[in-house]
Amino acid sequence: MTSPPKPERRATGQKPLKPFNNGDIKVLLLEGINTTGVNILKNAGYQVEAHPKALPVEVLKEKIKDVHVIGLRSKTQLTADVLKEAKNLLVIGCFCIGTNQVDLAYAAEHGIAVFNSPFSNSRSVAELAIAEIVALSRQLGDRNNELHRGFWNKTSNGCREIRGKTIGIVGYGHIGSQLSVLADAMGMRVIFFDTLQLMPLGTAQPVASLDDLLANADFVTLHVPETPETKNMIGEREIKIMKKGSYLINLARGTLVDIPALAAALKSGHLAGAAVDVFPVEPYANGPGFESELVGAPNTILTPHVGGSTEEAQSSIGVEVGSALVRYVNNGTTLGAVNFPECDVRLPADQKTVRVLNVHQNVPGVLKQINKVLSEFNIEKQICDSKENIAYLMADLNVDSESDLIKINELVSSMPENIRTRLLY
Ligand SMILES: O=C(O)C(=O)COP(=O)(O)O
Repeated sequence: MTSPPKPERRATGQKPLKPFNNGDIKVLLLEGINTTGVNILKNAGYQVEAHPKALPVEVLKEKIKDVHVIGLRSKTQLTADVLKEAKNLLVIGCFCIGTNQVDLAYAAEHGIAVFNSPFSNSRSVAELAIAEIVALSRQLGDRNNELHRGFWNKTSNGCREIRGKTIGIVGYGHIGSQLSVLADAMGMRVIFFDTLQLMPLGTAQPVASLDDLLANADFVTLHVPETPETKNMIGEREIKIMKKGSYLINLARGTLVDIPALAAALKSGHLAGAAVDVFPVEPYANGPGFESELVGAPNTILTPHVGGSTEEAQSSIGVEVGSALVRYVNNGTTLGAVNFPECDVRLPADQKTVRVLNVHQNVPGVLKQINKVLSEFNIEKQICDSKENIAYLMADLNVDSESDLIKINELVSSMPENIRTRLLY
C-alpha cells in the first residue's frame, strides 16, 4: 500500500496536514513533464503515472476517471466533455503559461482548481524571438535549406542588420517585456501595444493602438494569450496595414493569425518573412504528417511549438507547478490559481486542528449555513473569497474526535450550494 502524502518542510510547531477523505492521491502526468515536477509529486507520497506524450481523447477520458491530480502542457485539451468523466479530480496543473486548453469555468464550477506557471518559460521564448528576428533579417532559413539541397546562393539582397530597426511587441507581459530588454540591448527601437497601461522598460515606447504598432514596426511579434478577443487578431486587414517588407513572428497561439492571409502576404512579397511556432491545430504526437499553407512560403521559419522548450524552462516550471499542486492538495492553498479566488492561511500549530476547505456556489446565505455547522467548534481562523460563480472557504477548527470530522464533512457537503468539501487533518 502507498504511504500517505508526506508533509512539506515546515517551521517547527506547525502541524502537517493531510487529506482526510481522498484515499491515496493519484496523479496523472502527460506530455513529458520535467523530472523536477514528477519528483516533487512522488516525494509527497502520491501515486504518480507519467506519460511522455499527450493521450488520445478516448484514452484520456478513461484515465482521468479516478485521478485526483492531472498535469499537462499545451496539447491536452481538457474540455467539459473530458472533465465530466473526472469524478475525483481536485486540481489541474498546466506545466506551461497558457491555460486556454482547459475549460476554466467548467473546472471552477465543479470545484477543480487550475494552476499554471505564469513566467518560467518567458526568457526561453524571448530568446527564440531574438534569434528569429536575426534569422529572418538574414534569410537564414532559406540559405540553410538551399545548402542542404546542395545549392550555393551567396547574396545580400534583402538581408539587413537589425540594429536601428523597429520591433513592435504585441502584449507587454512577462515575455513581451523580457523581449523588450533584449531588443533594446541589440540596438532596436522598441514600440509595444498592450490593453493595460504598463511601465515601458529601457527606451521602449507604448503606442495607442494595434494599428499604430502594425503601421510602424519592421518586426511584429505576438505575445498575448488565446482569448475570444485575440482570435484572428492578425488577419488580412491587419497584414495590409503592416509595412511592405516587414516580418511577423508568432510564438504565442496559432489562432491569433489568419494563416491563409499570412501565406498569401508572404507569397505576394508584401511581408518579407515570418517565424511561426504555433498553429491553429497541432499534432498531438511527434512524427510525420504536419500540414500547413505556410509550408514552402519564402523566408518562413516553421518550428513545432518549441518556444518554451528548454531544459531551464521545463525544470523551473516542474518545480513551480509541482509545488503548487502539493500545496493545494495538502494545505488547500490557492495562491496562483487561475480560476479560483486566491486564499491562503498559515499552517496550524495546534495538533487538534482540522482544516475545512469548501468550494460553493457564490450566492447569498451559504456562509450562514456553513458557520452554523462550524460554530459548534472553536474556529481558529477562517477566510472566504469569491471569483465569478464560485466562492472558496478555508477554516481551521479544533476538533477532538473522528466522529466530529465525519459529521462536519457530511453536513457541509450536503448543503445544496456545496460544490466540493475537503477536510485536512
Ligand atoms: O507555456 C505555454 O503556454 C506554451 O505554449 C508552451 O507550451 P508547451 O509546454 O511547450 O506545451
